[in-house]
Amino acid sequence: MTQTNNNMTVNPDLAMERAKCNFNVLEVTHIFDGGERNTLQRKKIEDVALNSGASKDALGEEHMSPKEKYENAVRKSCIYATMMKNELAELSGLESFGVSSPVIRRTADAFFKEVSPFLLHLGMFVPTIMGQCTPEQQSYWLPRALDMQIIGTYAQTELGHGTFIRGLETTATYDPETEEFVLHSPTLSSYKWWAGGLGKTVNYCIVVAQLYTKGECHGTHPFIVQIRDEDTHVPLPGIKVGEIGPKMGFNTADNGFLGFDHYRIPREHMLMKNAQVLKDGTYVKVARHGKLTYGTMVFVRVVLVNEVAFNLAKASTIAVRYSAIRRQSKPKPDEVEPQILDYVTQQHKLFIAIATAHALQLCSTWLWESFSAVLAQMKGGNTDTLPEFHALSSCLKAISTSDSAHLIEQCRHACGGHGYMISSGIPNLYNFVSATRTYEGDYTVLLLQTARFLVKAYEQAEAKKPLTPTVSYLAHAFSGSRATWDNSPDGIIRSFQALAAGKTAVCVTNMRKRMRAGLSQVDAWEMSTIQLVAAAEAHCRAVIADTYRKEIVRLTANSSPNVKVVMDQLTTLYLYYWALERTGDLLMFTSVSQKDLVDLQIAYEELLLKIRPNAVGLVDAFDLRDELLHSTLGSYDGRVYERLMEEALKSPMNKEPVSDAYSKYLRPMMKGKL
Ligand SMILES: CCCCCCCCCCCCCCCCCCCCCCCCC/C=C/C(=O)SCCNC(=O)CCNC(=O)[C@H](O)C(C)(C)COP(=O)(O)OP(=O)(O)OC[C@H]1O[C@@H](n2cnc3c(N)ncnc32)[C@H](O)[C@@H]1OP(=O)(O)O
Ligand SMILES: Cc1cc2nc3c(=O)[nH]c(=O)nc-3n(C[C@H](O)[C@H](O)[C@H](O)COP(=O)(O)OP(=O)(O)OC[C@H]3O[C@@H](n4cnc5c(N)ncnc54)[C@H](O)[C@@H]3O)c2cc1C
Repeated sequence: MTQTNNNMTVNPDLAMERAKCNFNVLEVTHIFDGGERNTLQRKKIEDVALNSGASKDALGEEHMSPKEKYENAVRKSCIYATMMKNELAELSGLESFGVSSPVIRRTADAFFKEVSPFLLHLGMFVPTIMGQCTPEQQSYWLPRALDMQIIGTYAQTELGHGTFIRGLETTATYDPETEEFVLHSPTLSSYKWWAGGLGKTVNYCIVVAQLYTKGECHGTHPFIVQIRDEDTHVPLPGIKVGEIGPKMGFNTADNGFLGFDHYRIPREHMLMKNAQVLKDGTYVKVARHGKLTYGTMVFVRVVLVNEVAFNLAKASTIAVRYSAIRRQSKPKPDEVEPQILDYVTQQHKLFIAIATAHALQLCSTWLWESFSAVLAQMKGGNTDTLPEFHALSSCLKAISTSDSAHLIEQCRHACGGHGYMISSGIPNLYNFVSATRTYEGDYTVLLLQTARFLVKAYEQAEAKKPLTPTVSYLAHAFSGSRATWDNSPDGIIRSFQALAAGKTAVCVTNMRKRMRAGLSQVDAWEMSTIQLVAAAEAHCRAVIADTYRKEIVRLTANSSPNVKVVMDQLTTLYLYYWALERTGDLLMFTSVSQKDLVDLQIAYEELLLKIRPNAVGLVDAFDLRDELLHSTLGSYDGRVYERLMEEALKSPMNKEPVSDAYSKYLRPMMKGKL
């Protein structure tokens, strides 16, 4: 039996869930969006971009050939780009359309089940022009890029090197005679590989290459390089470019390869904000910090924390709504089959996904604000806060992408067999988010960057020197006693900090021991990297827990009582969950007892039951329109079985009653005539 709700036929179980939700859903939407104003602005943008139906496909992307999929993605990117130029820019309150607006980015997801071939243009090409050009260069390139007269990408990774940027092999050798750089790919491994949009879409790209002038190598620098004719789009002489082939996801992003055969570009096409080559070939370093050319990567790492929070919110919306309508098994013979959401194990799978989406969303806003502060200081010539920010953005990128990918997969498990359907929406979310763990700095590699900073901070704490804010807890690492366990939110956060401090101390002690035993500093570091990664992970979990808790307390200060309660339950769930995931570490580094942990497990289970009645309300509060979810299982009305059947019937396989394969292969084989 179905019910109608706002002229929509809604599954009765979902209608019942909504009726029993005891908090104001809109208030939580405002918290997630960062305020009522943002919610209103987001809704306006979504209405303009989505109400016309331009985002919809007649045939699902999944039934198209790779070429059709790509062309369809370009078609819709052009529609969306035009909307951005004409209507959305004004609505998003930005002088230049769209760049860095998460709402514009999110709304684009209604157009693409995978991603837009323009993603790298706005995500990295434009930000690199903004961050790495001199003002004169910017005034030339930025208007053309923002107006999409040129489309670009970011080509740094090569076949042979992605992580180790200093090992890139593409060369840019300055020729003072002609005042040009000669770009060259000396080996197969030096071919650029992976850049999104490079395969077929872009006509320009940022190329990162080893700069040679006056016979000396000055390391990697960014250049802006035209690769295709602006009119015909034909690759220019000296350029070898193409698409790299099918991938787990990102199949509408035409990731490409690129090689140069002594290809010449004007001297002015070196991006010269941080370093310059003068006409006569003299190299001049401008920046105060050697790693400012890595700035676009830092920007994207910050953006990705928000990106994965959003995708996790989508997966949890799908899985929670589906779990409310799905009934399975009969634990009590006299009763109807329960909704699977009533199983505590199901709640254990799903509520942490909701809580993590909140934790990462709030951390992403906080990280963005910290980034803005660091940029403002750097404008004034002060780069002192950059090392701490690099350590912070590295670990938050690593942990947020990894946790989100894991929890999205857990949401798929929670949906049983139907979660494996492409039409559920979860496989595409997983394929997209699992790549974020690798690109823009691999998980392990980035955590080791944070570990470098932690070890240095630990040594400063040991020497009683001042510490920067995110590692100030290390000052307590030398008290000589284990941290006192207490199961209040603040107590658990202090325990997480004690774990991070304890793990860092173990690393430092082991490295010193290994060096005393004769290992070099590099080898002692290498031998300790498993533990260094664990220390950086623990540090990051302490930062997320602390930030999530503080932000929720701040943001709910004026909320209605029930919103305060449910937000507090979610934060506490997050803390209990991670304490229970790390019981071994807590036993090592805090005074927690076996009984404390047994009690904590019971408190956690009771919390799941308290959250249960509000679960659908919590995912409704993410306020994700059906167009953004692309899901048969997660749409607002809960008409799951009807939608699964409708989608199945769209399959081209169902077009004819008997497949050609019958007469070609099956029949001959079955009649013994093959
Ligand atoms: C209008 C059109 C509309 C179209 C419609 C559709 C639109 C759809 C899109 C709409 C968009 C809307 C706009 C929104 C825009 C937002 C976009 C959001 C999504 C973005 C997604 C983009 C997709 C991206 C795809 C992937 C791209 C890539 O992967 S690019 C390549 C990235 N590569 C890497 O990350 C490489 C990783 N490696 C490294 O970073 C480094 O090599 C290393 C850090 C690991 C080591 O470096 P190195 O060897 O040089 O250094 P050392 O280890 O020796 O360290 C020395 C010291 O330096 C310190 N250090 C290192 N790095 C940094 C740093 N970055 N900053 C500061 N300091 C640094 C290091 O800590 C050492 O310090 P100490 O010596 O210890 O003090
Ligand atoms: C979908 C997608 C889109 C991409 N888009 C772009 C793009 O637009 N532009 C671009 O330039 N690049 C792009 N990339 C490339 C991406 O940035 C790299 O793949 C990424 O930085 C990882 O580098 P790698 O592939 O060299 O991995 P590797 O460094 O070879 O990593 C392989 C393994 O070795 C380990 N490892 C490597 N170094 C160390 C170390 N020092 N210590 C311990 N372990 C180590 C890693 O942890 C990993 O497990 C994209 C990649 C993907 C998957």
